[in-house]
Amino acid sequence: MLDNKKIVFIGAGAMAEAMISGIVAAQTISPEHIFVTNRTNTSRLKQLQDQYGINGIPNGELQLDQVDVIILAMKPKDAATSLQSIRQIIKPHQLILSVLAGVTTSLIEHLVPAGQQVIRVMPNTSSKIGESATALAKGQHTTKQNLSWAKHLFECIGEVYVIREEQMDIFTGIAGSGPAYFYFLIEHMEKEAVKAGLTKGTVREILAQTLLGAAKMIQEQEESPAILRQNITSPNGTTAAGLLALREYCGGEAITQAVHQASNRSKEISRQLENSIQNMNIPTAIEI
Ligand SMILES: NC(=O)C1=CN([C@@H]2O[C@H](COP(=O)(O)OP(=O)(O)OC[C@H]3O[C@@H](n4cnc5c(N)ncnc54)[C@H](OP(=O)(O)O)[C@@H]3O)[C@@H](O)[C@H]2O)C=CC1
Ligand SMILES: O=C(O)[C@@H]1CCC=N1
Repeated sequence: MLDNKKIVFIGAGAMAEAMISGIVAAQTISPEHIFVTNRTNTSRLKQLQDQYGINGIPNGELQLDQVDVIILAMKPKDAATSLQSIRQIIKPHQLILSVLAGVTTSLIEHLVPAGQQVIRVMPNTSSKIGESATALAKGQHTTKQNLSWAKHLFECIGEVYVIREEQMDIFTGIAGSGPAYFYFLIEHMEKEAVKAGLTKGTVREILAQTLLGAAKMIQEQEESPAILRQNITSPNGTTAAGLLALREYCGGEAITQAVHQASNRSKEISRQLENSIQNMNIPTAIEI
């Protein structure tokens, strides 16, 4: 157990559920110590409470002073409003973890009481089955002890990488969004295989095993991805034909652009949030 700390998820969407599911399955925090709230959707809170044995608490009934760790899991556009509604009651000892794509620790530090400890986190939805690749970047006030605690928390939903804040955008581009690119690839491969007569269920199994095998090769073999690819490619064989089509249709460039654009969008989200905060005239941490 992680020191019996109590945690609350503010936001009860897909990402909060993926993390809750992984944390509960890993049994590192007892479900009674996990709270979740959202803006208005109380039936969603009941569903999470029934499914995972945690506490689904409507926004107005949440006693924030009961918890040690606040996990921000709303959309970035809702962050300012949400933080504005709780910042007067945040206690100095409470650790704030944010999974909001693109939102910097300095921006969050600006919206909460001065000196508050903030850690930016980028998990992915494979948290649900304990297989996330999660990055952590500490804010300016985060202690080593709290960074280590957060690392332990996220290790129960996969592998954790402590990186610098400025590396978060590219990490988001490859790992936060990354699963979606692989699903997109699978969707296209599945469509073609079904068209050729295999059943959808069998194709799903075949493609999952193919992806899993390739992932394990990357993990366990020393060769670079380029060499692993060349090992499959017989001269004038089937793979050579497939790869030629990928090149002809600019598959490599499409992937490069996907990562680049996702990473750029992460940077842009912070800029947009900064602008909207200026327009909302929210007083800064210094003025609280
Ligand atoms: N999905 C993913 O793969 C990943 C997502 N993230 C990040 O996770 C965050 C959540 O994403 P996701 O779960 O997909 O989003 P969802 O849209 O599924 O969920 C958003 C949740 O936030 C709640 N919410 C909105 N405003 C408030 C508020 N003021 N107070 C309390 N709760 C509020 C919503 O409540 P209600 O329904 O009642 O409006 C809803 O439960 C995003 O910031 C995203 O960048 C990070 C990594 C991966
Ligand atoms: O699409 C998004 O913005 C979030 C962040 C990473 C994955 N999903």
